[in-house]
Amino acid sequence: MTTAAPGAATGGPPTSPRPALEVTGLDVYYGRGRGRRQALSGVSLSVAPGETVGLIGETGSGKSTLARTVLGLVRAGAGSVRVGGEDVTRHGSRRWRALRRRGVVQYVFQDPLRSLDPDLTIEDSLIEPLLIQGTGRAEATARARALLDRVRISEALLERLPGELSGGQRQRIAVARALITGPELIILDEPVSALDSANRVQVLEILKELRAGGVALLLISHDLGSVAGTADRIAVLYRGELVETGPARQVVGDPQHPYTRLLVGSAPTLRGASADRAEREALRALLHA
Ligand SMILES: Nc1ncnc2c1ncn2[C@@H]1O[C@H](COP(=O)(O)OP(=O)(O)OP(=O)(O)O)[C@@H](O)[C@H]1O
Repeated sequence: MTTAAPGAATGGPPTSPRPALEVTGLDVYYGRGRGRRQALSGVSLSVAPGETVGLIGETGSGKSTLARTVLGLVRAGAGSVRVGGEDVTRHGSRRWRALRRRGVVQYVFQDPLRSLDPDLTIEDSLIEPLLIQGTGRAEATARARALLDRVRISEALLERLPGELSGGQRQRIAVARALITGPELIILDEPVSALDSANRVQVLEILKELRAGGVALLLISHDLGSVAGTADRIAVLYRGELVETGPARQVVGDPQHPYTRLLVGSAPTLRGASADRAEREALRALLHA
């Protein structure tokens, strides 16, 4: 079993060049026999330490399937998944439990109430992953408090329940909870789509700052406009296949695939790049041909 990259657990700079996530030639199927449907086909994607990759695609394109396969919740039909250098493709539930307990990979949901137990105070929610690892309560509490600045949360909120916070505060706590084990990789599934624009900007700013700590982020969204300014690279998923991957600026400024061109043209926040209506219709016709 490969150990975590030096520095990753402490939030210090990464010293290892190997990817935090490396997906190679991934095929995923749902169902059996005649009902078998392919959800992902030949997907290859890597995320380096300290890098943010935006995974963009419309509903049903396979974004959650990719996330769930990386997290060991869905089996790969072919290809491989390496998390923190460890090949997890054929891990059974026992090895996944051990990996989850080590906190190498964390997941943040669109709805922060799903990441937080409604009956636990914010402090107890934050320290829970550390207590599970066997860290003492005093040290876990100190580590939780040390994280609060990074997610712009005041200590005064620690005694509250999740239901007593705003949606934006809850999502920042969910990010802090994901960070507390010093993960190499955090997968965030539509982390800002349920937030108003002020909270959206704040959460995206916090995610940008995490890069400096060396954590790798896979930022899943249906909305290219909301992640284009945060991601270093963009990967575009269309009908289960990655049709375009590149530096965010290049994908937004010079999209190659018709679907990416449609996404860029339809994003109101990517003004300047916005295609006119006739062009969008022509691209849609091309995609459905
Ligand atoms: N448990 C399942 N059983 C069968 N088919 C599934 C299952 N989960 C997803 N699918 C199918 O796999 C394809 C990809 O779904 P997936 O949920 O990964 O898409 P998505 O891009 O995350 O969509 P959304 O943005 O709506 O969450 C879809 O056709 C979906 O219907």
